[in-house]
Amino acid sequence: MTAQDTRAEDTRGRDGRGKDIELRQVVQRFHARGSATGFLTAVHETSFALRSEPPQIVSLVGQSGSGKSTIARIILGLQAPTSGAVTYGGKDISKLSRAEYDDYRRNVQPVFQDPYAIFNPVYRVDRVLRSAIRKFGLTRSKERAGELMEESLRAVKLDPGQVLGRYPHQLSGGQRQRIMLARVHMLRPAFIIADEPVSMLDAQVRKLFLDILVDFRRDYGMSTLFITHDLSTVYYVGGDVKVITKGRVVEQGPVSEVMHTPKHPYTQLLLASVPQPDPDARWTDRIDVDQAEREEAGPELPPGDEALEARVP
Ligand SMILES: Nc1ncnc2c1ncn2[C@@H]1O[C@H](COP(=O)(O)OP(=O)(O)OP(=O)(O)O)[C@@H](O)[C@H]1O
Repeated sequence: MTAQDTRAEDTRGRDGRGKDIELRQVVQRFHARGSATGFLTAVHETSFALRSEPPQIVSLVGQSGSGKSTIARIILGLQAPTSGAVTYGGKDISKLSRAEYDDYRRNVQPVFQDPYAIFNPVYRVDRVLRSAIRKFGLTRSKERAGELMEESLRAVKLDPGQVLGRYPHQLSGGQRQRIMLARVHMLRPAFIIADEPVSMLDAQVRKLFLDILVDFRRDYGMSTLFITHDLSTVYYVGGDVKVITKGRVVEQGPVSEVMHTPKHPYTQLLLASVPQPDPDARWTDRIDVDQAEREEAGPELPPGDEALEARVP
């Protein structure tokens, strides 16, 4: 191992700490045919911070179409907001220097819902790990790269002998998703942006995955933005939660508080829609978001909401 390799490895888990991600008045509009205004506001003037110290898990929960993935894409720099900004260490991410942007890319790692889309089906899964080592300059030693890969696979409870050398279709969804976590483990970013990471996994693998996220926070100080529509997983990971509907965060706070004493009618309806194990208890059929919001805010909706209005049941 060269001195340079040692430096690259040594800075893992340290270089992004102390810098926060902040959304400042972020707005995202999309063109929408059929709406009165011609556009749809997917995210309304949203501001919140993700802190790296102390590391935290923040859940963003809301039903389909509420704007969660749009926020994830904006944080990851995959999409520029219509107005407002995302800052990292106080600087607008669209104005970072090359070196600062590299630091951001390294310290803000995504995990998406469908890992299959990330893997190239014609390459062995090893490539996802090897390319991260190369891209972020963890080591130039082939031997050390092998060690890093094995170490990280074990950290996410995968047997290197069983997964290395295989093609994506030869692994289960849970194994593929954990390979993405192994990649995160290798890079030790300050932040994980996890967009519906467990919604395609069965209950047992889901628990395993969530336990790993919690361990990453405790053992390596990684903060996670955990995006989900499923309140039971929010409850499981703990930390803080932000409830989002129609592109607005309507309630936020510690998970236990929001779950036990939900204040916003939308949060109350989300909670009421969690399936009950009691066969005699009825599961709320539909979430009437509009009714909930009328109770909270009166009939007026800000301009630009018509299209969203139209598509929420
Ligand atoms: N590129 C786009 N062009 C037009 N409309 C878009 C685009 N991306 C998202 N939208 C719309 O913005 C709104 C928010 O979408 P988004 O994907 O952020 O929601 P979500 O909460 O992540 O939902 P899901 O959980 O189903 O992915 C939706 O009405 C969606 O149709």
